[in-house]
Amino acid sequence: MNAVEVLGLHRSFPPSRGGGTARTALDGVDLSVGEGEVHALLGPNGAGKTTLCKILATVLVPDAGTARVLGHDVVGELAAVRPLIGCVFGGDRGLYGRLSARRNLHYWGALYGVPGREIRQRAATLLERFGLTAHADERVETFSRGMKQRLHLARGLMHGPRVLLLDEPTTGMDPVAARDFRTLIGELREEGRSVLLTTHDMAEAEAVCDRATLIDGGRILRTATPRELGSLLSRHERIEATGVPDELVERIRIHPGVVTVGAGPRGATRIEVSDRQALAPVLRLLVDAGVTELATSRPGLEEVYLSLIGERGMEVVG
Ligand SMILES: Nc1ncnc2c1ncn2[C@@H]1O[C@H](COP(=O)(O)OP(=O)(O)OP(=O)(O)O)[C@@H](O)[C@H]1O
Repeated sequence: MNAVEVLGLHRSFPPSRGGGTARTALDGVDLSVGEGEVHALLGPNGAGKTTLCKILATVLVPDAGTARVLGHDVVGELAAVRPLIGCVFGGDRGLYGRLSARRNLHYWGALYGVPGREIRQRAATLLERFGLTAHADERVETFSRGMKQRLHLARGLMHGPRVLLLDEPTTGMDPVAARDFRTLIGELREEGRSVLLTTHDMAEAEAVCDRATLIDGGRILRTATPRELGSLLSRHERIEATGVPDELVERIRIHPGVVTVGAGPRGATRIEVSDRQALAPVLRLLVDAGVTELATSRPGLEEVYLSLIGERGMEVVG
């Protein structure tokens, strides 16, 4: 059984009162997240990520198609689905600014029917886990964005859900907190929980996920491991070399197996070769010419994403 199973999901929003046309947020989406899997959903603004999370979180109903969480239908079996999922939607919604962090967690625990004795213990453990113990009894409205985000995560874990839906969970976090977040995702995986995580951050997806799904305009483009996505873009090897003499650039350009030669980052020359066999002779040419700053690599998830989604991917902001 999958943690999440989505088939043919459609959802549109009617035009606003001021006019305009209906917006299709999801246009026949299929997606599965295995038990214990960390799955990233990557896409630019308006791709449909939040709409999908909201349907899985049972707060929005699809127009067509089905969505199941651990085998339970999100529309027909609400009562079964809700305790299984923990949602972190970010922003200010769902946190009570006038209450302390601890009280927010107590409230949420009670709402989810966590036994009274356990509520205090769990809240204290989560506050510690998210580095909020020192501020546990301060009003949440005084918290920074990053602290609120960590409290959101703690809240999402209060009732021990088996499936976590995290919508842009690191938005607003500083880099240290974002790194801790990666550790947290690893821990959740070890605990056997499943995670569906939406993000704009390719490095984050690549670092934490088992598989990533690219979504754009309400349609799924690809689902694959970060590594597979990389090799989809190019089966080529890439060399980046600094200080390559011009005449050597020209010789390399016409060398068998070399596909492209262009500008790389920070003044480097970027050479793409079509297979590993072409790699060694080109590297030898460079080394023989005294080039010492050399790196070989394969394309990362970010390049795949940009190539599939195109320039619009660049508009994405956190
Ligand atoms: N309540 C709503 N009313 C009208 N249109 C909506 C509503 N919610 C979403 N949409 C539209 O549906 C599309 C998908 O939006 P959605 O929020 O799911 O995208 P997203 O991938 O989460 O983007 P972002 O990263 O900006 O949150 C967008 O065109 C959006 O304008």
